[in-house]
Amino acid sequence: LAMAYLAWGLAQRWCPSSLQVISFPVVQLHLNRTAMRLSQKDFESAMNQVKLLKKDPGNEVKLKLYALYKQATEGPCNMPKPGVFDLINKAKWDAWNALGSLPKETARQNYVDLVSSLSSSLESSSQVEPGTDRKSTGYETLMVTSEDGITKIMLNRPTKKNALNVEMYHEIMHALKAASKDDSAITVLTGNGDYYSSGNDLTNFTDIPPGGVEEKAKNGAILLREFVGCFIDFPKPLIAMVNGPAVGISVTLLGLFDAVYASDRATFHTPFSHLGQSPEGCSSYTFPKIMSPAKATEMLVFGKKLTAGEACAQGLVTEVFPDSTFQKEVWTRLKAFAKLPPNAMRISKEIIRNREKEKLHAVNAEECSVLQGRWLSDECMNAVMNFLSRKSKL
Ligand SMILES: CCCCC/C=C/CC(=O)SCCNC(=O)CCNC(=O)[C@H](O)C(C)(C)COP(=O)(O)OP(=O)(O)OC[C@H]1O[C@@H](n2cnc3c(N)ncnc32)[C@H](O)[C@@H]1OP(=O)(O)O
Repeated sequence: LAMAYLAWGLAQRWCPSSLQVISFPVVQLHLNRTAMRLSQKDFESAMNQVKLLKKDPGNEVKLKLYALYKQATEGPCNMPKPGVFDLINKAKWDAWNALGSLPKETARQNYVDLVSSLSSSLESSSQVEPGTDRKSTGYETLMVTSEDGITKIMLNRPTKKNALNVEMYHEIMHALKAASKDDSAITVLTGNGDYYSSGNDLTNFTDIPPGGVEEKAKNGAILLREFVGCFIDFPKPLIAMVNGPAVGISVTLLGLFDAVYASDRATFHTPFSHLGQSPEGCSSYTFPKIMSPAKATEMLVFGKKLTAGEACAQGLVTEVFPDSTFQKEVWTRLKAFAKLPPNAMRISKEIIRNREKEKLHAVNAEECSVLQGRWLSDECMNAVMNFLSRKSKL
């Protein structure tokens, strides 16, 4: 045990000969829009943060940290490949070499992101409540927990039916990025309270910046594109537990999940025309493929609300459970899934998703650009005003 601690301590100081390794990951990292903005100071502070971790994050994560650190400071792997029997150095070399020509700035950003996800999930600081060492605090609109190989992201504005305000969009993106790098095998999104989510928070439209409604619409489209992009690119199996009614963007995104389990209390409603808006979440592409163009039109154009049974019959939902046994049955199933070899699941998802990724990003960009225009239309503004002045509800 003393040796293990010594090794971990040395690993924190990035001494190449100290890392104890039993397995290694194939690390997949891609260019992050914010990479260029990352300062050397953030990177150094992340290095210091690693030293504060009280728990050993495991060899896989340490290898990732090692590889990112080397890439960020020295660039692509420049060491001769160690011999097959030099297991530790070979694993480290493999991890570093797997980063290929990843730019130094991106490696720095990924290092910082990884440390930040570890800090929130591994009781690194005083943020963590006693007895809940796997609970990630610091979110205003979410509850994020990780146990039994499952990271659960729970929308947590039950009094607002889990409507997605701007803060929640940002927090979901943060939680997904952290989940993509933590040691869980699968990730689950669900809602707290009686709703899964009532979709976009319509008060998002009220806070007008100095540049006016045009600037508001432009910023909204940028945020939406980045948000949906996180779902397109999410690398692990992503499962929705739809605990109650779902509206708008919380429905359209389901086409980007790998499985959707629903309570029989759930309904699925995309009233875009009623709101003077148009489809997002790649649903203009995924829904016709999933359920046929005519059925997709009924939902996306005419705003037909589906029951859980109907959504299942049309392929949007994987399986429906009685509300009384929904939580128990689905969690039992998810815990079994989470025991499957995580790398195999990732790779299988990747091979399915990769064929569609480029198309999905193009659809996302187009949908956001069309919506940017819709948000400035009288039809949309009237619908939002009607809801906010309590004149209408779905
Ligand atoms: C960055 C921008 C990206 C934009 C992406 C675009 C996405 C498109 C969409 O998502 S479209 C869908 C938009 N959603 C709606 O139109 C739903 C509006 N809400 C309702 O119609 C009803 O609230 C309800 C049917 C969901 C629930 O009705 P119920 O009577 O059961 O409950 P209340 O209305 O009393 O709701 C409780 C409080 O919650 C507030 N609330 C609920 N949903 C929203 C919402 N989407 N936006 C803002 N606020 C919402 C509601 O106002 C109540 O608040 P109060 O207690 O302060 O009165």
